[in-house]
Amino acid sequence: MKKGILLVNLGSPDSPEPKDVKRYLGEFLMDERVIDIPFLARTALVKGIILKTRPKASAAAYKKIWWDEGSPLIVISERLQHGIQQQVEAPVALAMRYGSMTIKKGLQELVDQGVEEVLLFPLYPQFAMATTETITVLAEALRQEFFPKLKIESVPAFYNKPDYIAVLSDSIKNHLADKKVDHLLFSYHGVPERHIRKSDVTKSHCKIDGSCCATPSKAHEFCYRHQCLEVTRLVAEKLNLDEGTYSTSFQSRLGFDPWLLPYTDRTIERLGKDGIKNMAIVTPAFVSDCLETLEEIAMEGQEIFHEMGGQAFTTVPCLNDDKPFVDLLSNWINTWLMPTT
Ligand SMILES: C=CC1=C(C)c2cc3[nH]c(cc4nc(cc5[nH]c(cc1n2)c(C)c5CCC(=O)O)C(CCC(=O)O)=C4C)c(C)c3C=C
Ligand SMILES: [Fe+2]
Ligand SMILES: [Fe+2]
Repeated sequence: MKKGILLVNLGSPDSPEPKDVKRYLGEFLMDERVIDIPFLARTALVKGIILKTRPKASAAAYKKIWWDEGSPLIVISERLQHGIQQQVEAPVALAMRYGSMTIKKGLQELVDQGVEEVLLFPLYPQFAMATTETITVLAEALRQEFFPKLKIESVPAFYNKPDYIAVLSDSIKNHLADKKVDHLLFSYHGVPERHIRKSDVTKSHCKIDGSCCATPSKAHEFCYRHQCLEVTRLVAEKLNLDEGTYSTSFQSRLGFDPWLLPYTDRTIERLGKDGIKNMAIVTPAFVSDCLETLEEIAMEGQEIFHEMGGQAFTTVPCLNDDKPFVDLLSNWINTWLMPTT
């Protein structure tokens, strides 16, 4: 069987203009795994409230970070795709869960090259309904409707793979080598607490308290909070970080539901107030720099820190198309292409 690879990232609007941002946000937020309330309520919330105001504000934020070549997230994902393609003999395609570079087009591109078996690679280290799950569910629905002969295998969340932790830790170490850092904050994209409970396969483990995520459970295979806390723990262990010099927080909340705590903006504020002068921040829920890292963290986060009396605010870039990350993903893909018997 001829094999091919489909890398899938989140997506971006076609341009930072409000009309394109509105179309993109409409598709994104109408996903039942992103805003997980009944269809009519979701439609009323998204179309009746959010899309009336947010596109203008989001477009202004996108304009601040947009590159000449396009959306950073898409340009970086394309560079990653090309880097991997140089190390892998099978065709490597790229798609986005939302926006114009659809998963359907990506699968079609591979099928047109004679591919019969696809490795679907969601570019997310941690599992979430709004990330890995929405990609795999949509790909399967498309397979059934348009590509019934295609075989699709998905790459699960890779948050605790030792080689991933090594690449992430090295990247942090290298970026902070000549910096004085009093506190390193690991900031992950937030999700509503309800998402964690819904993904709990045991239906009883996740209490979202101080201890559930540290107590071994089958639930952790699909627990975003556990997987984020594990990344922090494993990197801290690898880098020999002292207790109290690092912490975890969750960014980008939307709406009034309780989201995972602590929030990143409040944490940055508190660190400044507590007298931390030099902080660094790393964002391991994203493999590619994007609006949430380049604007919300590098611009807004820095401003909050300075307002609270902080001095040096260093952002560690995402792994992007760094050679060690390209090598890592290429190795995993090559292992899939040539399984040892
Ligand atoms: C209910 C809302 C949202 C959930 C749940 C959510 C989960 C989630 N998102 C990412 C990764 C990214 N999100 C990005 C932007 C973004 N996210 C939301 C909302 C939810 N995300 C919105 C409304 C936006 C748009 C921007 C805005 O208006 O503020 C991005 C950046 C995209 C880009 O073009 O650069 C990424 C990446 C993860 C990993 C995640 C769950 C774990
Ligand atoms: Fe998001
Ligand atoms: Fe948990």
